[in-house]
Amino acid sequence: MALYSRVSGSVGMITLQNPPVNALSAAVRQGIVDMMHRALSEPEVKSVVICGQNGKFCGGADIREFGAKMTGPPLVPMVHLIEAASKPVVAAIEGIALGGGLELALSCHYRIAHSKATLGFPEVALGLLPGAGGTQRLPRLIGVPAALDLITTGRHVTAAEARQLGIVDEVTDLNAVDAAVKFAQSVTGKSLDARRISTYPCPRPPDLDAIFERAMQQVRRSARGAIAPGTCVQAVHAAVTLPYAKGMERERELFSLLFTSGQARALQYYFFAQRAVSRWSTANGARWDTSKPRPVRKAAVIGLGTMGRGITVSLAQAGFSVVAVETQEQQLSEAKQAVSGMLERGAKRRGVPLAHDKIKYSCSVQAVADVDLVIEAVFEDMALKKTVFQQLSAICKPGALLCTNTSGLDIDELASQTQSPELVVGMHFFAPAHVMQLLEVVYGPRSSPEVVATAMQMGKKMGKVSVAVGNCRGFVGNRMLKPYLEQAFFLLEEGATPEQVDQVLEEFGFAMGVFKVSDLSGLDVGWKVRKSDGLVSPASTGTSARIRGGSRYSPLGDLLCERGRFGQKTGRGWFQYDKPGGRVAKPDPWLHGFLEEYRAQHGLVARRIDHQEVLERCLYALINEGFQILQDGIAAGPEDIDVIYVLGYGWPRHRGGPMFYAGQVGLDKVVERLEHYQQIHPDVPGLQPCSLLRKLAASGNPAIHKWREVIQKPRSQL
Ligand SMILES: CC(C)(COP(=O)(O)OP(=O)(O)OC[C@H]1O[C@@H](n2cnc3c(N)ncnc32)[C@H](O)[C@@H]1OP(=O)(O)O)[C@@H](O)C(=O)NCCC(=O)NCCSC(=O)/C=C/CCCCCCCCCCCCC(=O)O
Repeated sequence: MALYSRVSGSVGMITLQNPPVNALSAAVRQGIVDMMHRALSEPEVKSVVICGQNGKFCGGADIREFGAKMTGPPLVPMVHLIEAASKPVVAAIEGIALGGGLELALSCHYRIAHSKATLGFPEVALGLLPGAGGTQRLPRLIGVPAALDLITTGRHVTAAEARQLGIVDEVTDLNAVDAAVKFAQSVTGKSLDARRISTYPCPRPPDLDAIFERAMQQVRRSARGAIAPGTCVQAVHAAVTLPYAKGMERERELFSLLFTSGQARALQYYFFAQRAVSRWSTANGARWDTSKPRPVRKAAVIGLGTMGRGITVSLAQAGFSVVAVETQEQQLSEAKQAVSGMLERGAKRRGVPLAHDKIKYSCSVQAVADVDLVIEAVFEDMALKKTVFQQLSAICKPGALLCTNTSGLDIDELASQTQSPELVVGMHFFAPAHVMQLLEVVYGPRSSPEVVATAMQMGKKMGKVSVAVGNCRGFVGNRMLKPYLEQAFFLLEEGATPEQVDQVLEEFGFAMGVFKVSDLSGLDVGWKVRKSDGLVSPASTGTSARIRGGSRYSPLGDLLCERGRFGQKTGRGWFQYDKPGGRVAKPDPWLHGFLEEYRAQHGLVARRIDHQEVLERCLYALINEGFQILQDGIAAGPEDIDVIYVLGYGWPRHRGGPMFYAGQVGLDKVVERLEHYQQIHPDVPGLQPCSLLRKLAASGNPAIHKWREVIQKPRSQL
């Protein structure tokens, strides 16, 4: 709702009240309309200030209302009422003015912002455009290029930048509401003719066509199939080519197109999913709201390879004191240099002070004796990690958390090496650890709830999105990667090429297809794991070469590794590169010949494989594993899996995540297609729909927010 009060006798004050961000719900919109009428009708009131409660102007339209039938006064007439007012209306912008909140401010005649406020049009990230006049007013106010930048990227600007751009009239370090009241008094009685942005002509720079052409190219390059950015460009184009009223009609038409799209639904689902994962729960009943994190001031990182360096930087930038340990002098000094460089670049980019003095380097693991939390980041080798955990258990002070950055090894086995297994938890960072936003917090059966809470909170302090997951091989992300990769290998055996598979996945929206990713991360990584699992057979011919444990196995990756083709680092992998370390993947005729030879050797006849089969086999096998993970209680809900896949594995955000995508395709359809492929390839693993997927499909494709009810039922009946 909105509160009305009178300040200093002549200023009517409208205060938006809808915690936590004063979103423009139906009640708030109704309140604004009613209070505007009241302020305009009271003769003593000479000017109006609009502000938000609790230091937040407005976070925009209430996204929670988007799924339901719209009630209350619409936004567009509301902003027109404000702009058309006969008394000056001043927006007092504290905290945030985002989306519809900024549109509300632009309909006011003046805008006063606090210096710490941020402003922006983030609608594009929700699959929308600023649909309450934002695309028509902003270019009129700040020009086409700047408006295109803000609207198509959704980036937030500081109050200082907003002032520079001309979005706000004044910036204050003092109380912005008081400043707005004073300002409102000072403009009482002045003509408002020049203050109504909708009446401004839209600037037409001479190179207008080139500007729009460039903007379109830019969004096509970065949007990877997302429709909102290009539609935003079209809406701004209407501001230049049409009179305001017609431009508004066009904005409405384009907004409706986006609003009803699957992409908008996916992006809005993802917005809430990313927040839902902080309300974590574990399979044994620990929960975010009943588990108190422990205080952590000093942390340590053991092992300063690529991951350890990134983790050290993340910790230091978040303000933790860090002890960084690498046992070899030479490697320690190299790591120190690399970490310093990363900190310097980070400080420059983010305009924050350097955090060098937060880090102490040491060659001795004894240096971690007084820390509150250790993150082990040594090589992915169970024997080595076990030794480290035995040492840590003996050295660390009582109560210190012992965390591992393993990407898939058994947390419980590591915990069993220590005297306090309840203090052990996985903190699986993604490379580069100081850049990637995702953190999988892996709890074992013995991890204490407080330890999980502490690791989750540490992630948040480092600016990560932390997702709590159970302990199993590969946890959530890497476990789902396995069937996805396997299907891609089988498709090559059956007649596809790496470039064909990658093209299909990239058209779907992945930044890189599965084979390019494999080349980037190194084929030897998976080879090492398969070797330690006893899957890599020395004899690579005969029928046994393609069978493991009674199931179909593709040794293609192993064969490439045997030939020294480890991907980008060796200049050859599934693709060829101009040099070792090269980045540009080119199809490799050698590989095509090799695949032909391989098929001939194993009596396989290449067939034409279409786009649909590539997509369905790769994605549905991955999705099926996601359902198995839910069934096993490794992830608490589909949101956890979706956030992991979007933030850690490049799943296109506008498709919501693999579980959301499955729901959009239709779970019955996913089951039907998996069964279809399973019938054709009965010995290929990963194609048999798991029982939870079947059950949900059979219960009539419930909406994704209802899945938890079905998932939890079997457990409550135990
Ligand atoms: C920066 C933030 C605001 C705050 O960040 P932070 O402090 O970190 O806190 P969070 O954890 O993110 O958030 C705290 C809780 O607040 C919830 N929240 C945040 N913003 C909103 C919101 N806008 N609505 C609802 N709830 C919100 C959040 O979920 C958290 O709660 P919980 O933990 O999930 O419980 C940050 O939150 C942020 O960035 N928020 C998003 C801001 C944003 O994107 N704003 C833009 C919203 S879209 C908009 O404004 C659109 C305007 C145009 C509307 C035009 C209407 C035209 C009507 C025409 C209708 C046509 C229909 C067509 C159909 C047809 O034709 O048929």
